[in-house]
Amino acid sequence: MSRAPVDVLLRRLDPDVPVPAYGHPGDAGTDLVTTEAAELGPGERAVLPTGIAVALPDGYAAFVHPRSGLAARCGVALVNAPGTVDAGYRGEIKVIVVNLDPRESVRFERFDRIAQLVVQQVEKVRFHEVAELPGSARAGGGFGSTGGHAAMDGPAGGHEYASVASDREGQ
Ligand SMILES: O=c1ccn([C@H]2C[C@H](O)[C@@H](COP(=O)(O)OP(=O)(O)OP(=O)(O)O)O2)c(=O)[nH]1
Ligand SMILES: [Mg+2]
Repeated sequence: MSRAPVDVLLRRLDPDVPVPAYGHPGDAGTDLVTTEAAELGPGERAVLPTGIAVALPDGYAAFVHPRSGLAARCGVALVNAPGTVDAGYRGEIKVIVVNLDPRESVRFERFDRIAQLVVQQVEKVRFHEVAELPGSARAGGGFGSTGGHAAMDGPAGGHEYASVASDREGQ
């Protein structure tokens, strides 16, 4: 059984901007549009306005995620993915897009969908400083400790480019 939706107050800063809505039942994110047209050359970035502001309930945050279609088709990413919208933030939600395509420009028209907003519950923590942390199976292992990429193993790996080969070999 699905839980009841969480009520979020929303202000439209542009009278014509659509209220974000889920595309399908079960979707995690609601699409965000840009209210300004923009053209980004290869490697260029821009902070685009979405025309909406929200008041999230305490204990929640919203995360600005990329759209996979834009990423796959045009090489558009979010510089700070995922962007974090704090519960206390009342300003306009903005999206920091970057065109990662090395050759092609990308153009956004007003009301093009540029990102998606995922609202989640977030925990508040209290930090307790200690001299030693409890042990664990992973301990300090990370950054490829379970089977690194050839490029991370240095010249002895035989490649000067990033490769996923050594991960594949482990399968
Ligand atoms: O993609 C994003 C990320 C952030 N924000 C807004 C909401 C968020 O609550 C506020 C601050 O974001 P963040 O804490 O990531 O930025 P900061 O550089 O640490 O700014 P600040 O010093 O204001 O916290 O900016 C957006 O509109 N879009
Ligand atoms: Mg901050």
